[in-house]
Amino acid sequence: MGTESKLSVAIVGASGYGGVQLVRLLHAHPRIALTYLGGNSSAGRSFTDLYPQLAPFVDQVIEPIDLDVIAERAKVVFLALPNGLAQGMAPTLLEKGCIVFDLSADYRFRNLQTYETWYKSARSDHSVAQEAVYGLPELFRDRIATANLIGCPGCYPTASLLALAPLLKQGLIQLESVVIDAKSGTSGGGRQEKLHLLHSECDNTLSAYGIAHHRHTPEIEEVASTLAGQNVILQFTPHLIPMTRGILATVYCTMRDPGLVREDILTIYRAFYRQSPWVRLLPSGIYPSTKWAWGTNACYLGIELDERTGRVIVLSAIDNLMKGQAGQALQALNLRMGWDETEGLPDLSFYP
Ligand SMILES: NC(=O)C1=CN([C@@H]2O[C@H](COP(=O)(O)OP(=O)(O)OC[C@H]3O[C@@H](n4cnc5c(N)ncnc54)[C@H](OP(=O)(O)O)[C@@H]3O)[C@@H](O)[C@H]2O)C=CC1
Ligand SMILES: CC(=O)N[C@@H](CCC(=O)OP(=O)(O)O)C(=O)O
Repeated sequence: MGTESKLSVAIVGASGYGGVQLVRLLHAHPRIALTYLGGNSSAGRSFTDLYPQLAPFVDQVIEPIDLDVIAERAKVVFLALPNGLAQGMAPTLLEKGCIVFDLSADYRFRNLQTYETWYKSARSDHSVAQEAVYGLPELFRDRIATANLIGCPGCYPTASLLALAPLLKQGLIQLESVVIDAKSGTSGGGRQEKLHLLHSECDNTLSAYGIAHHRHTPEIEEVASTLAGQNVILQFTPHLIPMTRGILATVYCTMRDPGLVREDILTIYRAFYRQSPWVRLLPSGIYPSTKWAWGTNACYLGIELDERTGRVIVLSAIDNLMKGQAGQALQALNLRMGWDETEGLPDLSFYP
């Protein structure tokens, strides 16, 4: 396919972890031409100054963020920026005819009051935010296919919601019983310097954070409530674990019907995800490892039923930078453009 017939795409925040994953994926995508890479403190530097390993493939300079230039050069824009910045850019980009995929939390909430409370900042883009679609393809395929503003989910919500969705949709669990215990690698905190992410601070230790107030709680609750058709309030505890990539979410819920057996639940999951190439359901007695998902867009789900306690336990493993961020955003772009949802996305991890 010649460059002129390819889809022109811009990445804003190309220097960050999400940005570099997108560069890697989009550069190799047969239908896409990368026409703009934007950054803040990195503007003016060559992309391969920051990521020399990509030197044979990417020969572009990171440019200052200029919305006019972006809209002139690109039909599709990925915003991979810290929370709070996309809301100042997306309305203008949409007005100029771009399709916007935001990787931050700005366009993930239907109820903006929830965003304002949890992110402690006021919003002035209410009508634009109402147009946004939650970019989790397995749950909102049809809506993503026609949307111009896609709020891509956070990494913890992706792992948690894929684990929970069939149970919520089929009304199988007691809604007040949901507990999510999740562990993330350090790249989940981004590339910007942070004291607690220094090797000497976080190596050889496992610690929980954000207990009872992590900002992904209301994001998971809002989507879970949509799926269940009633209000869901749940417990979510994230942990930082000393590995670079990966999330393992272990989700516990009490079944409504004590008569169901594990094979019944597996059958329900198989039916729910039958058209979802990125969800890999594991057979009875097999539980996922984050390494299996490493570098891929896959979500591995392992399902167990504890007949003694009446709880179903779902283990969900993803790569936080792939299915939890850049890979998922590309999956959503594939859907939006009517392409195969797997196009340009790595399928198998290099583990071991
Ligand atoms: N890391 C993860 O696992 C996940 C992250 N996310 C979300 O994706 C988004 C990007 O995250 P991630 O890639 O990890 O972040 P990084 O910290 O790695 O990168 C941030 C990017 O934003 C740019 N930036 C920072 N401050 C500004 C500013 N004031 N104005 C303009 N650009 C700025 C940086 O540019 P420069 O370097 O040039 O200063 C850099 O390109 C965030 O909203 C994050 O919450 C979502 C899911 C998973
Ligand atoms: C390990 C680590 O620090 N992880 C991040 C999650 C990153 C993410 O997905 O958050 P957004 O909603 O901001 O996009 C955190 O807990 O803040």
